Amino acid sequence: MAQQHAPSASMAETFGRLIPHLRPIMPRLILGAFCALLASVVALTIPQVLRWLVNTVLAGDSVASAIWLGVVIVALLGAFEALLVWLRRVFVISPSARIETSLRLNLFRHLQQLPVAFHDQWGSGQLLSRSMADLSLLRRWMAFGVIMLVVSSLTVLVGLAFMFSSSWILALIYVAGAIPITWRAFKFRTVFRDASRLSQDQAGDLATTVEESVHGIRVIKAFGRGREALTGFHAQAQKLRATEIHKARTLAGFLALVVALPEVTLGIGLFTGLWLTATDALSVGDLAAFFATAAFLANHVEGIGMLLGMTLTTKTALDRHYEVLDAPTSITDPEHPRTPERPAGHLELRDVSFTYPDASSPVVDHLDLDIRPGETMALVGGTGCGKSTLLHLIPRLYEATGGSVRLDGVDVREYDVAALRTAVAVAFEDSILFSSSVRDNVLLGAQPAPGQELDDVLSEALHTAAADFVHELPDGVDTLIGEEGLSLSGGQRQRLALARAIAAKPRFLVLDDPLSALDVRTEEAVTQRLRTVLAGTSTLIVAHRPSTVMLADRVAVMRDGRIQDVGTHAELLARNPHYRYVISAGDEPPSVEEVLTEGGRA
Ligand SMILES: Nc1ncnc2c1ncn2[C@@H]1O[C@H](COP(=O)(O)OP(=O)(O)OP(=O)(O)O)[C@@H](O)[C@H]1O
Repeated sequence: MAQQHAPSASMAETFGRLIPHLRPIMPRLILGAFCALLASVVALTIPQVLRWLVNTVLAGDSVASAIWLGVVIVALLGAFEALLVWLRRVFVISPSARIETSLRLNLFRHLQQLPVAFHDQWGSGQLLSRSMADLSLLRRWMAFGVIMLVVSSLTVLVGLAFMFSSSWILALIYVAGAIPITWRAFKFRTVFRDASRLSQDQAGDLATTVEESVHGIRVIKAFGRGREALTGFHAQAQKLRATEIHKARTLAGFLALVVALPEVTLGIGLFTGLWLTATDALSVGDLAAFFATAAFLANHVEGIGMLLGMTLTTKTALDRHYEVLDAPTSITDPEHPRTPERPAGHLELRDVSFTYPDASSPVVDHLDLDIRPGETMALVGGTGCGKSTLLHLIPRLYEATGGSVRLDGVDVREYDVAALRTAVAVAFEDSILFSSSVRDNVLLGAQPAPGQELDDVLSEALHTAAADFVHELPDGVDTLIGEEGLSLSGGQRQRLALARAIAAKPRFLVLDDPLSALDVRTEEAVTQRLRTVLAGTSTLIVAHRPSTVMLADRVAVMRDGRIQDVGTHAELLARNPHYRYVISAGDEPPSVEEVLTEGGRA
């Protein structure tokens, strides 16, 4: 699956977009940062106590009481620091988890609104990793990373002030070590950011592979392709591993400099400090305080390096998040939605065309079709001629790229999208069921008539779709089905999907070959019951078999993206050779040349 990359935004742009989400929790974040900063300042005062203690002891004034006082002060400062660290966690953990949840909700809401064409182009693992792992990274950065980055930077500044107060010469030597680090940080930033982006994208692709192979485990096993699947997965996992190692090496290289340079400058400082002490230019207490402060700062300087890495990883996670969020929801409600004056289920397709975004030629090509109120129209055509695509245009799952789809005289683009999808119910060719009860699956879009109970809608829909088998399931209609529940056969799933469309009681019913997985007897039962249900509902039903066509008042023959002919089954059988061919009911078997020609067209 092609990676979706927006042009890389700057740090300010990416993190700036978080501000509206941060605003409500800002007071708690500031309190958290204040506690963290205070904890660092408290820790920084310990070397100052040390300075006083060393100078007092060396001066020989009331040594015992000075030691006791020093110990008590250091212990109290330590306890206070621990309390502040605990308070920081209390203040920031819950709001950052709240932001993570709210961003996740936003993303999920947006994913629901994005057109089907978007989902055709994105791997499920990419969306999974963007809504899970990337947002967890953000939470950790907000709860810890950003606060500690600010606090560590301020701590280093305050520490430097203390160091300058002890000895400006030693402090200058220490600061000189920061120049190569700053220079190196610029290169590190680009390399690490690119490596982070690559590893997050590769993790998303790996998740897609896991999802696909779990989903298709039966096919993999049945064709004995387990080894190949493993080889493919192994190659992808190795790529990710190599990227992770490259990322870790880049960080380690930078951290080595961040750790080593202050140590080297400290060594030079120690030499200089001892010389200054020996020449009485610096007191022993000042020297001790300087080095205790420098030792304390070493952790923070190293921490800044780590936190810089964390910030860059979070930035790429946020960029990935915004790439999905910025994908346009092209199928939206009009400013002034219209409702039809006489909602009767009259569908008109006028000069309708549709081309898939990544295709060069149209699948639906200047197509015209009229389905009268209450009429059942069968749509018949060779495989791949565009029948399913055409069905998707009615509830605006795909947007027609030309012409107009009108329901009850109103263009579908002028409807409120939710209202349109309530008026049009679809049973797709592949019957998707959710991990939920039979009841919830069937009543997904149920519209009970005034005074009607949902349970009545449920049993009526189940009966019509000949799905009464659900009453034999362990918990009847409350049995959990789908991925986390009971597995159903293809025919059983198809009947539940059909029941779901029937329970929605739409003005216009769209059925994509709804009986293909049923045995002859069940198909007969469903056909009979559907006839009654379809009597008053306008329906467009894709059919491959004469038995399904029997449900229809008229049949439309689709070929090369257009409606080639419309008539009753008998009329078309009599006059249309292509119809005879696709419905497999021709009285003359097609010649080899005809079959080859038709096969080539289809
Ligand atoms: N998401 C997509 N992106 C690009 N092309 C697509 C997409 N879905 C389908 N197509 C192409 O559009 C054409 C029509 O597909 P469609 O599923 O509408 O045919 P169909 O008539 O319903 O076929 P069948 O009877 O086999 O179900 C095919 O050539 C198919 O490859």
